[in-house]
Order: sequence, then structure tokens, then C-alpha cells
Amino acid sequence: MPTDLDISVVRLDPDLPLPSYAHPGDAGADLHTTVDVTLGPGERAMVPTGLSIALPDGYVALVHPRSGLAARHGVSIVNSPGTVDAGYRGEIKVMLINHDPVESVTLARGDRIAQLVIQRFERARFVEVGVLPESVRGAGGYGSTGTGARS
Ligand SMILES: O=c1ccn([C@H]2C[C@H](O)[C@@H](COP(=O)(O)OP(=O)(O)OP(=O)(O)O)O2)c(=O)[nH]1
Ligand SMILES: [Mg+2]
Repeated sequence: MPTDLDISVVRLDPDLPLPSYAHPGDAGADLHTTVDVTLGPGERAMVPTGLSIALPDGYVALVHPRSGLAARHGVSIVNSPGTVDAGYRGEIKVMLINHDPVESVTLARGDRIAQLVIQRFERARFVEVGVLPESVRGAGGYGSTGTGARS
């Protein structure tokens, strides 16, 4: 098990909990909405979490959807996964969308709406070249291998 990383958090809404992992070993720490929100079919909303964080340099926090909300209500995140940069000190917000074609969904203050995955990342230097090295895949993509069973 990796050791836990300390991340400073300010609770803008002290009545709501800090992000928390539901089980040991979970990658995502659940985020809560500070407001009641109702999303009609196809509707989206920027939902506040009441949290600001300071990530160490070299880390990013990704805002992922919760599969339970997706499976039960068709609710996901427009910009999934959202990117919280290490230098960002504002409130973390979640751009929820209701993909259900007919049903509205209501989320109440305190409900868990998304999960935050903390990752290390590589910062790249983009080095311009004239020609890229060859690869087996080449430029094939967008379904180039088909959809059927492969032997
Ligand atoms: O789901 C998200 C995505 C982003 N952010 C915050 C943290 C992030 O550091 C900042 C900017 O996000 P991003 O870079 O994705 O947005 P942008 O459209 O490129 O805005 P900017 O020009 O401010 O970078 O907004 C969130 O709170 N939730
Ligand atoms: Mg940006």
C-alpha cells in the first residue's frame, strides 16, 4: 500500500465533510455538493463542492464521475475528468450533466457527486521534429482494428 500524501484543504463550508475514501485502496475520494441541484433531461450545472486544495508541485487532481450516479440516473461530468491544477486555489467545482433523455434528477446538499483522484504527472518539453519515429500502429486509429472478436 502506498503511503498517504498530505494535501492541505480549506473547507469553505465547514458543515460538510472533507473528501473521503470509502474503502482502503480506493483511488477516488468522494466530493459532496454544497447545494441542492435538480438537473432536467440533458441539463448541466456547475456544482460547488465547498473545497479548495493546495496540491504539491508535480501532482494533479482529476475530477471523475461516480459510476453509481451514471448507472442509476445517467449523470456524468461534462469535462470528464476535470483537471485541478496544482496552482489552483479556487473552489473545486463539478460540471454535472444529466444524460437521461426523460428523467430529471435531484441531488441534495451533502450528496456525493464525484470523486477526486490524485495523481503524479510528467511535465513535458515539446521538442519539435520533422519526422516521427515509425511504429507498428502508425496513423491507424478511430476503429482501425474493427469491433469484432480478435484472435
Ligand atoms: O472539473 C473541474 C475542472 C477545473 N476546475 C478548476 C481547477 C483548474 O485548475 C481550473 C482550470 O481548469 P481548466 O484548465 O480545465 O479550464 P480552462 O478552461 O483551461 O481554464 P483556464 O484558462 O483557467 O485554465 O478550474 C475545477 O474546479 N473543476
Ligand atoms: Mg486551463
